[in-house]
Amino acid sequence: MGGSIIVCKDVCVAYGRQEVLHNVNLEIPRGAFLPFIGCNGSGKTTLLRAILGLVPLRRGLIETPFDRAPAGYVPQHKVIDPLYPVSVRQIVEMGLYPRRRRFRRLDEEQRNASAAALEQLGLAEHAKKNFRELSGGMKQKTLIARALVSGSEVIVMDEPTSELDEQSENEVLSHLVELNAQRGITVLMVHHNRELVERFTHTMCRIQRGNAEIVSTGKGGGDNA
Ligand SMILES: Nc1ncnc2c1ncn2[C@@H]1O[C@H](COP(=O)(O)OP(=O)(O)OP(=O)(O)O)[C@@H](O)[C@H]1O
Repeated sequence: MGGSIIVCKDVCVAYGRQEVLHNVNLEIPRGAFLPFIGCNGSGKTTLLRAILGLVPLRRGLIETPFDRAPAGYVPQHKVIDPLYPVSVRQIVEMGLYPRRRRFRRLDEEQRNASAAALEQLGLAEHAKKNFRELSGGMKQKTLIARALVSGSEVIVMDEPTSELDEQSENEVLSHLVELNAQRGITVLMVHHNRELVERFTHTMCRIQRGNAEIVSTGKGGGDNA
């Protein structure tokens, strides 16, 4: 795939008779920091889920590296509301599953990675708490920490900061930009606040009228896609 890590070719996705994405052709460069922007209902989440292989394509093809290593996925936190008590630390450690031998205890490196992610997101003191007892913002941070420990080369997030206060949102976005710049991790995320993301990058994936294209706004912080 050359310099591209994900390639969409003539992708069409529909729910029943409603065609949400028509003939999307997209090449996402390796190492991109790429917010998905567009109005409500334009198909941002659908495209993200299609890239993850979570919704079937009516036509077309999406090439990804996820058969070798799954993406670190941060869903909208409402998607996860465990019936059984699961601690914040246990949720974060789930991110290690792809690298962990079944039923084996975590090794020291894995325990350190989990502790570092909890620390980075300011969750260390809440590690033993029950996930379902957390506030919305803390749940989001827990799911971001889970994606960080996964060691994936692509992190995919659906509105990862929608319930964070302004300071936490800036911190989390800065952290993701840093991760992208230092480790070359490709970051894809649906985000509603275009003005805010423009402070971090000037390259975005715009979704409108069923099509998607990578656009440059010509301003902002990053220069990585
Ligand atoms: N599981 C589903 N079944 C049927 N229709 C769906 C489903 N998921 C999404 N849709 C429809 O597909 C369209 C695109 O939805 P999608 O959630 O991808 O948009 P979005 O751009 O992420 O929206 P928002 O900004 O409001 O989160 C909408 O009209 C929505 O109603």
